Amino acid sequence: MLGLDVCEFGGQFLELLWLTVCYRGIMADKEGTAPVHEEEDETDLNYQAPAQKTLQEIQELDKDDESLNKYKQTLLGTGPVVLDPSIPNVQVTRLTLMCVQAPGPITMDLTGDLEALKKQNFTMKEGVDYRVKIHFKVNREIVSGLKYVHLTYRKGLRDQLSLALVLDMNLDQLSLALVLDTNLDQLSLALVLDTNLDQLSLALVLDTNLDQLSLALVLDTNLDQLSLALVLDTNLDQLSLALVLDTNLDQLSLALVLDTNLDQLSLALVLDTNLDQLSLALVLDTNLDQLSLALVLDMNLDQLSLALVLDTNLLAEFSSSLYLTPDPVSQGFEQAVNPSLLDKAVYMVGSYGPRVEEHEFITPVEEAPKGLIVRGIYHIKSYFTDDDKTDHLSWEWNLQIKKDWDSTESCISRLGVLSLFSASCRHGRPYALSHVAFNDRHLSTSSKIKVDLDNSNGIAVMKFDNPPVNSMSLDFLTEFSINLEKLELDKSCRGVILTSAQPRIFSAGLDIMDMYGTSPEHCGAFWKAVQDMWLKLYGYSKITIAAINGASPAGGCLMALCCDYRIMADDPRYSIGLNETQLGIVAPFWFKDTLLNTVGHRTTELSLQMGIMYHAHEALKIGLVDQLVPEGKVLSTAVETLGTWLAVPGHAREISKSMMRKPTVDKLLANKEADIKNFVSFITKDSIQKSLGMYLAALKKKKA
Ligand SMILES: CC/C=C\C/C=C\C/C=C\CC/C=C/CC(=O)SCCNC(=O)CCNC(=O)[C@H](O)C(C)(C)COP(=O)(O)OP(=O)(O)OC[C@H]1O[C@@H](n2cnc3c(N)ncnc32)[C@H](O)[C@@H]1OP(=O)(O)O
Repeated sequence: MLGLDVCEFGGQFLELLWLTVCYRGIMADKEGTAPVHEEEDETDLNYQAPAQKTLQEIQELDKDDESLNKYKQTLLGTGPVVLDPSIPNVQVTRLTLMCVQAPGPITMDLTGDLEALKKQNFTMKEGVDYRVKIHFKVNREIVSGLKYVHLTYRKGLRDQLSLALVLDMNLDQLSLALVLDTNLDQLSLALVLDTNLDQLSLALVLDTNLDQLSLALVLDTNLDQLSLALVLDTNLDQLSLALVLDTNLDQLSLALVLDTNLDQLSLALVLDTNLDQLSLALVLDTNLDQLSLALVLDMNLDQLSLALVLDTNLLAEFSSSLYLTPDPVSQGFEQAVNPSLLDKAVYMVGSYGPRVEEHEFITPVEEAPKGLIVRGIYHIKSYFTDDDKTDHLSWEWNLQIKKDWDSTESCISRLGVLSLFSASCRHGRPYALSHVAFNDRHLSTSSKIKVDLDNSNGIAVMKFDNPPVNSMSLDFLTEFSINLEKLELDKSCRGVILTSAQPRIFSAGLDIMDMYGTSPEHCGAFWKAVQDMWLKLYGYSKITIAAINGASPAGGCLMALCCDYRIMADDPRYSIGLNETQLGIVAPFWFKDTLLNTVGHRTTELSLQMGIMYHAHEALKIGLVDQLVPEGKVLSTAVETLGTWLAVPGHAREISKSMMRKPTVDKLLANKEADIKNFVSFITKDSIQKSLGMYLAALKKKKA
């Protein structure tokens, strides 16, 4: 692709590696506020950064080497894209929590009011896998050693709540000791009651942590002797216990009710003895957001009454000073000031050059914490920094771990939308996607596309089901891109097969009705959805195979061309090709590039000018498809083929794919807006609308 032989390429690759090492030393932008201080966990190896070079200096290196220059362009961009020095070199624009199971996108806009973010809670279901994606722009100079740092605090958490109450009375002796100790990991309650009005003793020990609940109750009375001991141990998936004890040797009553499930622990203890009257009632209720304890004691041997009510909101914001300080990054802050720092994560983002489009960085998969105790609000401080500790952006936000997601609607409206799909939302189109359940085998029942992921082999089959001809409308394209994105994030999915649920038609291409007689705004939104579909599919990291089981004109052909491998039904009725000129329209440059990259220059020239639709055998001959099989075997062959592709080491295949396709993808990325404008002005022209109208009429006439 680069016109290099293997040795030459190897040599240049080494050279680039060397350059990359040099770039690490390149001075990062000095703008921004106070430098971010982080505790340096790494051992200082006395590393001396190489002499710093500017972007221009690097671009000057070996500038006569055309191949190297092309490669440098891909790596570093073409040069400064924003000259205005008042605009920061690095601009962090948004953070997305990517989670396959989420009912909607979870995105925070970092270009707006960061103060408002501090008050917002982003909800995540406990136990789900997620990744963090950060979009950022580099405007002028290469920035090296970018890092994303993520400090997580338990919001408003008290490390410990302890209460000890000891009561001692010697009007014929009553002693009570109550010890309550709770922190996030543990709740312990010990209650000892002792009265020697002819002897009554009660000991209650309750101990619960995430995995285990233990309860021991010992009751002893020797008013003609009654003893009770109860020990209970459960692993917290639901426990209920009720104990009622009644002895009428001068009357003793005891009722104990204990109820606990994952969300709630309730304990009620009522004790009643009328040997000159003793009453005790203890109510304990904790659901981890809240701990309530009420103890009422009543004695009338010369009268003693005690009532204790304790109510504490374990997760409330006690005081902002507990976790917010004027200088959150000052030395030792995490340990000294904030005892509830739970986690510090540092992600190496890398070195980036300026370019028009945003860069994106995605963290490895993490698992959200799970369980009764960990549910609640976490306060997160995020820093986007670099080797020089320049503070490109720091912001704070809250993540609320809940037993379940918030409803889809609130999730989407509260948190904003994922950029990829923003066009359809901006234009007021709701997602056509129903809730996607990624569990087990069955994946989604969205209205126009059926997705079936087989967890045994990691192969997902996406079946287009948009009758009559699987035309790609705005809704279809949006749904397609969402499904594709979800599968890309789903680590159990290893490859995707595209095929049709409609007989004889793979896809009739773009929906002409979205381009004919619609407003310029609609055309713009539609074209953006076409671009996003192409960008996602052509640049897809996982393996894609088109199982072409029917006719595949224009956009249908484009979709198949985006895949890594094409298997077509061996049937003379089916044809495939970019036939745009037959409609009086022109395939844009990225359609052209996709075909060109597959079948070569001359065939593309013929194909595009003439708008040729190739029958299956011709398509195989020119390399437009890779294999023909009987129609009944198209899908099974695709599954088999995907299996052989999966045998190739994934990272090597992925890098190779990216190496082949990235320049083509980058070309559209750099011209997205202009391409939309161009399309809108072209498609809304009277002459083009007339051509489309005639084409539609011809389709209907053919049918008649
Ligand atoms: C200077 C300029 C430089 C650059 C330009 C800038 C930008 C680029 C500008 C424009 C580029 C736009 C790119 C467009 C790409 C496309 O994909 S355009 C769509 C092309 N598609 C076709 O040509 C396919 C047409 N359809 C067929 O050939 C047949 O329908 C097909 C073989 C698929 C199936 O045949 P059959 O089973 O016999 O079904 P019918 O023909 O009877 O069709 C059933 C109904 O479906 C309607 N229909 C068919 N295709 C489409 C479609 N693509 N969109 C909307 N509707 C479609 C058809 O009219 C029938 O409707 P009816 O039942 O009669 O109401």
